[in-house]
Amino acid sequence: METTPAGATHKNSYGDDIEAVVISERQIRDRTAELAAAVATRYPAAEDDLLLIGVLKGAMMFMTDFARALPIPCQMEFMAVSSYGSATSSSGVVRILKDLDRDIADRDVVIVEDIIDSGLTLSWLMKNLRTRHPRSLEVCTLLRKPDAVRNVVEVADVGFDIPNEFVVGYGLDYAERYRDLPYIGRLRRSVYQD
Ligand SMILES: O=P(O)(O)OC[C@H]1O[C@H](OP(=O)(O)OP(=O)(O)O)[C@H](O)[C@@H]1O
Ligand code: HPA
Ligand SMILES: [Mg+2]
Repeated sequence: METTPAGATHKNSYGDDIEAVVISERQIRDRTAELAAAVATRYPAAEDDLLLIGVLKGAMMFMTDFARALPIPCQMEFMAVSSYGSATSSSGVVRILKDLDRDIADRDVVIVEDIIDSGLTLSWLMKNLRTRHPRSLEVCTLLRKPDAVRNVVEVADVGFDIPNEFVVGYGLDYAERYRDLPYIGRLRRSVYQD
């Protein structure tokens, strides 16, 4: 993984809040293409377009890049859920802020996530979506942290396994900031600890 200090060329008003680049723009782009190709091979003769469900807000950047890289037709739906608020650890309570606009019964569905950390959001979401009877349901996540194994078993595709550090950028926030960074960076501890 790259450890280049970030902030020199992008978003200088974030100052030195970002300690290091954990995953660069180029690594994200290359891996997204690999993930999209891998997912597409599992739906060679699908009757309907694949249905991607992006989990807002964190997955917004990955969802749009992933959909563009996917070599088969797909449709996009979004759900907004939140369990972190402005904390750096999960509250454990998942709230739906925006539900799907349509029925997913009998559809091949791929949940597109930015990160699986404790795994609580995803295990809750999988249970919730299964009650709506999709034909198939799988998960593609850009990032995964080690704690995820305690709560989630069925993840089909993972972009990067990363250490247990709080990261931001490329959709991921701390207190709603840093989502606009084009790479994943490690947030300086002094930004979120006294
Ligand atoms: O595996 P977990 O510990 O549950 O954490 C992962 C979830 O937490 C983040 O969402 P958050 O609740 O911060 O909402 P956001 O996407 O709007 O930032 C992230 O986007 C994932 O959805
Ligand atoms: O490391 C993280 N960064 C930002 N949001 C998150 N949500 C879960 N883990 C993280
Ligand atoms: Mg968040």
